[in-house]
Amino acid sequence: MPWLLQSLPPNLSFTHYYSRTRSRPSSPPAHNSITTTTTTTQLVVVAASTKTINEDDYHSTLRALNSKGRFPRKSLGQHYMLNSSVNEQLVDVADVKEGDVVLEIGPGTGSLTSVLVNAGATVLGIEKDAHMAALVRERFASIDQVKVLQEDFTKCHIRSHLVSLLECKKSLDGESQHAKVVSNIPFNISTDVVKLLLPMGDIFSEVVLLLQEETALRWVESTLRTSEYRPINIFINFYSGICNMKDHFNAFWLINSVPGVKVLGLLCIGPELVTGRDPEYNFKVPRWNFFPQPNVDAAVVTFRLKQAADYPQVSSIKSFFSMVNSAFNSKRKMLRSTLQHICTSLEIEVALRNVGLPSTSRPEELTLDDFVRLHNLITKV
Ligand SMILES: C[S@@+](CC[C@H](N)C(=O)[O-])C[C@H]1O[C@@H](n2cnc3c(N)ncnc32)[C@H](O)[C@@H]1O
Repeated sequence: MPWLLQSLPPNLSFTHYYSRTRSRPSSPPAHNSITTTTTTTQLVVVAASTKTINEDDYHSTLRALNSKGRFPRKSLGQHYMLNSSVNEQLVDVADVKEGDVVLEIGPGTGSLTSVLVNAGATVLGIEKDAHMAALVRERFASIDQVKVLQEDFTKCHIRSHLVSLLECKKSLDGESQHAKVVSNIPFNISTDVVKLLLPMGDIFSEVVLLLQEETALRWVESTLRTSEYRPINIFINFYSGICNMKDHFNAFWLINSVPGVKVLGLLCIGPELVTGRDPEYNFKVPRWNFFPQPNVDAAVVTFRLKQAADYPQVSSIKSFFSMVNSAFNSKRKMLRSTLQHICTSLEIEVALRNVGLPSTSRPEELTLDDFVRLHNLITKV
């Protein structure tokens, strides 16, 4: 039974849709052929030009799912990556090297896991779906570098899992290191994932995620006075975005000091403040790279995590974010009215003027830095 293939719409290289009936696909389709079925079909696939998707990637994904009698579950955001070159780019963006420890949320069939392992990483996979966890465990059974836990990432004790893995690596290699996160996550847990991971700069150096493109743009591009500017932007900028002090050697020159003797001169301009653009939008991943195809495109974003010493100086992080959330709860209202549970509106006006802002400011007019200064002034009152 049950793969029903239809001819490819001219503008699509790969697409699919779910039918309303309930049974499972048992064998993968051959590209560009038409198979019909007499039984009811859960999954209807419209396939497939090989212009953009490698046939092996496509078939191996379907084979893996069929081996467990699985069909993708929407509730788990199961849109599997069909394009191994996207997985390779993800791993490149994270600069995964021999000996790195990588957390992968939702390994699914293990296609990204395999690229991570080939790059020399030790991978901890956290997979919620018991069948997919079993599948990926079997796939990498002979490889010590891969450990898979069947857990819901949003509920698991990720810190303790990682700390013990990093300690174990340290006792073997004698070196302490930070782990990285490289994952194609279900779009519906993106905010939870970012909120959990970004404050863990003591464990992770960078987090590279495949996100819904719209979310990626909102988190990367949002600016003051736009409707996309939210507490999550303040949160992301609080915990990620690294400033490096680097010595920069900017010019060489040759001096003819003594006739016939050339001296190589070096002009040292540094140290210089180099600020990486964070979070960084790396590249777009069109929807047809996934199986089943989602209704939206995706994009890869990198977050470089700060160490606690580099966080903005606030007296209490908890009270800082509670203030930011209160400010945005009534986005259209002025701060002098929304923050009155902290101090009087007169005190808020004075604090805003001290920060260099009008006393009538609304939350979307404040940068992270402004919020930090405002917080420190009004919580001192
Ligand atoms: C978008 S798919 C990606 C699968 C695979 N990494 C790939 O690139 O093909 C998301 C994966 O996350 C798993 N998943 C969904 N919710 C999860 C959660 N809360 N915790 C851990 N894994 C989850 C799904 O079962 C699925 O395997």
